[in-house]
Amino acid sequence: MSTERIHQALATLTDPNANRPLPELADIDIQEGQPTHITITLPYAAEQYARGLAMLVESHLDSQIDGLDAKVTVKCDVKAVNLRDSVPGMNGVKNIIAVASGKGGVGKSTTAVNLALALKAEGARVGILDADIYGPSVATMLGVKEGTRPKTKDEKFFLPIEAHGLQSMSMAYLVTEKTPMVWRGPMVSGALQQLLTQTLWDDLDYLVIDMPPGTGDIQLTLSQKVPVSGAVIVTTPQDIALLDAQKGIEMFRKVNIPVLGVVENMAMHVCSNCGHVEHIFGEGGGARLSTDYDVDLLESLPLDIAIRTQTDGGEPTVVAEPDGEVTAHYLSLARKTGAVLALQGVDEGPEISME
Ligand SMILES: Nc1ncnc2c1ncn2[C@@H]1O[C@H](COP(=O)(O)OP(=O)(O)OP(=O)(O)O)[C@@H](O)[C@H]1O
Repeated sequence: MSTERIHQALATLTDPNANRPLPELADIDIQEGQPTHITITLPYAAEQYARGLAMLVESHLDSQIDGLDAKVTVKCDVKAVNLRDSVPGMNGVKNIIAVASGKGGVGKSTTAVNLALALKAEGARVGILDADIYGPSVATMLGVKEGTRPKTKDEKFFLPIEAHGLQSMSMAYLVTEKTPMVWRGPMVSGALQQLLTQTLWDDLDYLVIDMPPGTGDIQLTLSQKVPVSGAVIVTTPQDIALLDAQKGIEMFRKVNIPVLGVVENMAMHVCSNCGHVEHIFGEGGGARLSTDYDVDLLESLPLDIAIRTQTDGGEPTVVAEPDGEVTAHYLSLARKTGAVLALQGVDEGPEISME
């Protein structure tokens, strides 16, 4: 059986996470024999999906090529995208994903925390940095006890605090409730940059940054100074939030950071009594935004009371209900985010300005 024939057959398969032909992003190794061993290496975290993909590829090849006995293995090996060696202090981090929103209160932190946990559930090593300095909520969402302080090394570095298997760092770990947060923009971005680079991140595939809400100077400076690989914009489907999300997309584009896509949060409410679906904040807004701005609509998440109670209670949905329907949405978001990021390609990366 010629490997060329196998490559041809594989070329007609689409990777649903990247929405591209599988061979465009996966590394494919064919070892001829009886059976023929095919190893597909995906450049993003998708462990939970890998077994299903292996079966799908086997049956696809069965139907395409008579007499081929193929054994397919799917592996994941997260590639570093756009991380410049010249940017100091980011040893131990392959990719930085900024989770941002134009408007406050749309569920940015909730999405960032569950996205980070979903990336971990897909087999990645993941960290989360709470950059939402005015309203840091990641520590609470991860169930980190108030008053927990990070250990330091050589009086220079912080060791991230482990929570639900994530490496986490937050300004909330360093200040007390009495510390006033009346900071000006330059102080905020300076403090954050320090927090980011002086944390000893341990061999991360992804570092998720929960950005401060808005698209002002703080966000712009942060985006320029932190070697972000890609941004995910969270919005609700209502007009005003969408307008702010557009500003967010434009801001990232201005500083040449790829916008990986949009997450529509609280897209629909399913009544827990009767199952009736209501689009409380309007319908189809995220899809329109994604078409108008040519970005992926990565996921639509429901408005679900369980998301609020679980996440605000320190046990985010992905951990509380790993096999639940809502978690399936977050896992899909994680895979798509990783896949779209992997597609960015090292050569098309953002220009990082360190002025
Ligand atoms: N899909 C959802 N369903 C139900 N509740 C949600 C959902 N997403 C977020 N929430 C709740 O909405 C509130 C605001 O969410 P969150 O803190 O994540 O927003 P944010 O955009 O990060 O806010 P801020 O701009 O203040 O940082 C929280 O109580 C959270 O639990």
